[in-house]
Amino acid sequence: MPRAGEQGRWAWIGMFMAELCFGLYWILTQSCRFKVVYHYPFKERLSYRYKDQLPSVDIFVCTADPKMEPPTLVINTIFSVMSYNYPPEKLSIYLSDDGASELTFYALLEASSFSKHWIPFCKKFNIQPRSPSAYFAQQIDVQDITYGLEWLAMKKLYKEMEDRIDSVVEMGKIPKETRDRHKGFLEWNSKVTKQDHPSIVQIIIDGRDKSVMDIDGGRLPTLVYMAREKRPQWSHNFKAGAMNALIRVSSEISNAPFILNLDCDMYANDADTIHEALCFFMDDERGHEISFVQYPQNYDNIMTNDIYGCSFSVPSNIEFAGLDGYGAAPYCGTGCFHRRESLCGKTHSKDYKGEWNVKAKQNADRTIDELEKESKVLTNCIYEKDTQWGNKMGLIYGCTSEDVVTGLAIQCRGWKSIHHNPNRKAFLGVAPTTLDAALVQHKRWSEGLFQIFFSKYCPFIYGLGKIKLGAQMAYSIYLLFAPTSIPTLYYVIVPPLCLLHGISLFPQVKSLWFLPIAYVFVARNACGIAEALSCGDTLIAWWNSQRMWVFRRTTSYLFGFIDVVRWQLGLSKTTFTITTKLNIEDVLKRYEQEIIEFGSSTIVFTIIASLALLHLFSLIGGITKIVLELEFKSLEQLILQVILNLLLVMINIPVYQALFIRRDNGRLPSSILFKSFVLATLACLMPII
Ligand SMILES: O=c1ccn([C@@H]2O[C@H](COP(=O)(O)OP(=O)(O)O[C@H]3O[C@H](CO)[C@@H](O)[C@H](O)[C@H]3O)[C@@H](O)[C@H]2O)c(=O)[nH]1
Ligand SMILES: [Mn+2]
Repeated sequence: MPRAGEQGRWAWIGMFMAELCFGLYWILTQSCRFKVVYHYPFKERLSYRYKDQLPSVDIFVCTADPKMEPPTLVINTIFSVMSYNYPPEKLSIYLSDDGASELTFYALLEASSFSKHWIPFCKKFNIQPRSPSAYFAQQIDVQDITYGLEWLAMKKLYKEMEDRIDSVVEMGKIPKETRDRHKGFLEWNSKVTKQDHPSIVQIIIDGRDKSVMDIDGGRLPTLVYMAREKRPQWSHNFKAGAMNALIRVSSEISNAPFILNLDCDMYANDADTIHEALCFFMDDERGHEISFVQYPQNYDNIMTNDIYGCSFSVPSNIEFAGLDGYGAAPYCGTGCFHRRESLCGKTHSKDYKGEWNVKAKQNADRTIDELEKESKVLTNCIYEKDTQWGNKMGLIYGCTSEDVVTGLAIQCRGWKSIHHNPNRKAFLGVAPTTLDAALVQHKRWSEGLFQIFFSKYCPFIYGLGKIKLGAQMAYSIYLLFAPTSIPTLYYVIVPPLCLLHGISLFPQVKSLWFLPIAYVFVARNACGIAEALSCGDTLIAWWNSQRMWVFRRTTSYLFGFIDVVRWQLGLSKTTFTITTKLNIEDVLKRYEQEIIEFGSSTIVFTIIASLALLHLFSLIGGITKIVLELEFKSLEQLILQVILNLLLVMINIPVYQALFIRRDNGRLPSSILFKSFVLATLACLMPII
């Protein structure tokens, strides 16, 4: 430690604080590695045992914007869940459309017709996956001639439907002849905008009606379209609001005891998942205390080396399984089966037996019109006024990570949850394909999660005595993503600057203190690599994830942190930026080649580029200084800083390429080069105290 008055004393003290933060944070990360639990349900046995006693299941799909979430994507998710291997009369599928778009409604109508062909086809040949676009995208080897013929016919039928939808979406409005075909379009006769419209509920397929059949005479699942009322003066609470409206509408129509919740891009990849999830709820010993079964978020568009670190394989394979060990697997918003009662606010009590076999609502005597009319009332803005919805009932409002806070609240009411990660992935979604989208998504997450830490739901306070200490700690790993940005920023700025000025911050090679720091560095990274490899990542994917951690912590988490502080001071309101699921061809091509997409000139990229240049300048400057002044003694003192700086420069190689070499549209624009050059130079001139 530099003595009082010596240059670099305060820099050293700052480093010490940053390292202290990392150390404490590391302790938190250990909490979910003590009791990792994996489950192996025997799903085939469920039907043997319960035969026709299986409970009904409601499936909720949320969509919010026909541009960012194309209607064909949405209906592919719908097809995949309509064709689950589960008695169709026990399934009800609800689509919530926060975009209130007649295009999405139209696509759903088309889907209801096509499903009459698709469902029997899936079941007849037992195909997987049951999202048509994913299914037709895979190579198949047809030996059976009837299968081959039907495959061709089905593909043609699907393509025709897709073309019809795409052309309507392109036109942006529904042709008159189509509008006349279904009464549902009347809902769009008055002025309907995304932010301002009355409730819309349309039962497109009524599963109670035995005369509605697929082409092979099989029953069909209920299919419902819902767009809750929106008014500019009422806050709609984003996805949480949509989910709560879905809970109420479904309780009116089918009221199944179990609910599967999906984002519109997450198609079901395994046709037997319902059986599997029910095994947990219907287990004789533990079933009655289980509130939800969460499947990890997996994506079908991740490339081998996962450039944006989206696969999150270590958290979903190890950390969440570790939280499961405490009975506190987190709810992640999609791919999750809920018990309706616990989601609606019930507290778990010792004598609760788990009443899953209550007969679901039959509604035999009510017409579709009556059901629609009554459901609409439930989705009006005014309905939730002065109720516990968004607080003690349903999903919790006021936070963009509504999922995590809701899961935590459920666990604090005495329920347990399961994290289940089967070999065949249960759900596959669309991961962001540009750096900007990936960072914006993490900004929303880190912000929402940090809000929870600051609210009354802080796990250490709210969870005190209700969930295990280990679970409280493990939750905090994620809730504290945002503040980790501060020590990280310090660590990537100050040591390089000190190297440039020839100030030593780390122990010398000969010093005994060199050993612990070298040990921590090697051991920490070796563990990280071992965990990543054991979860199926490649070595390059691990390296890419290190880069993404640096990018996220210096940009997304920093902005998340700042916004939570502003929110605490009452200076800002929370917003939910939807992740786009649409891909431009040019961008997609680069994504497939694993080239990072920068492309725009936002402040995020200015920060990334400035830091990268700062690292480059410091490394070059620092080494020049060591060599020119021929002070090899100083090399001994500075070696750790040289290594750290070298690692940072290596991590930033794609940034230099995007600044200086690349010529495609995904490179960093020259305005960014200029700004970051000025900023990095200014930083280098800053005096170190
Ligand atoms: O006002 C809104 C905003 C979003 N959504 C839906 O919410 C889902 C998730 O949105 P997305 O933009 O895809 O965000 P992701 O970051 O991919 O979502 C993850 O993180 C969210 C919390 O930040 C969770 O709600 C999600 O379930 C989880 O998958 C999508 O189906 C949207 O259609 C709505 O229904 N209404
Ligand atoms: Mn998503």
